Amino acid sequence: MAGVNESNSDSVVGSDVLSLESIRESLIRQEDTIVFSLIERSQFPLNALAFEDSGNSSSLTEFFVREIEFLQAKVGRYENPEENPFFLDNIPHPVFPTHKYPTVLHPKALFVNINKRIWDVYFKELLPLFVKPGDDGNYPSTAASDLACLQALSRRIHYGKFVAEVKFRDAPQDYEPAIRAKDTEALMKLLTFEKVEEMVKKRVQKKAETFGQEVKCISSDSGDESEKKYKVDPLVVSRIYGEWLIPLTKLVEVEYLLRRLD
Ligand SMILES: C=C(O[C@@H]1C=C(C(=O)O)C=C[C@H]1O)C(=O)O
Repeated sequence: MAGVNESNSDSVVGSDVLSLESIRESLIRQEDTIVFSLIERSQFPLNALAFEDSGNSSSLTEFFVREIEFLQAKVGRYENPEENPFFLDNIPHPVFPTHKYPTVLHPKALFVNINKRIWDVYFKELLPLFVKPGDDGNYPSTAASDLACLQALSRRIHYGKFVAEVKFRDAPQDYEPAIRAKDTEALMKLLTFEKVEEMVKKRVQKKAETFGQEVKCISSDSGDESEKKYKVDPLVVSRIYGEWLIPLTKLVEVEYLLRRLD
């Protein structure tokens, strides 16, 4: 994969120098994907029957995600350390020769995976905030939209591993004592930048306003701000970041750091 300066890719994995700045640029780019994926999903109602557990058999959505992940693993998706599967305990080998991704992450901390938590949070807490209640039976399209959201959210949240690696490399003397003491509170304090978080929340609100406004082809009238309609409430997007995505990213950072000296 090309480095961040050589292409439009939002990946940092291939870049020679890993910096907090380049990682943050990637996170900013990923906001576009996330906001768009939420907007796409919001065209369908909740459609809970597609994803609710029906006793011992898996839901349509779970079946769909498992099958797609299996296929994507075969074309090498999970060779990329930015990608983390939801269900694969045994990831099938890629069928084609794969790119050799440079080793950036610490091998013993590389496998942090909180997708189980992300799955539960997404279906139980996030979805009801930005889709209408109800059921239109359109389960296959809904499941495809859910997968797009889940993969975008998971990628963003697990980027915490790269963030943590860079922060550790920049100041090992600060992090090592807290890691050895398994002091999660101290780690959380060290890795938190409140100003950056505030900026992220404001920016995603703006992106949701921009990407999700109803575009009408009417004369030159620029429209009354108060009449603007949005596909997904921009404040909800900001809240999703502030209450879930940022805290989960920081959780991944802490989980990674706790294993960084193993
Ligand atoms: C990801 C980072 O770590 C923390 C998490 C942030 C986020 O999830 O957006 C922002 C700032 C930090 O508090 C970072 O420093 O960029």
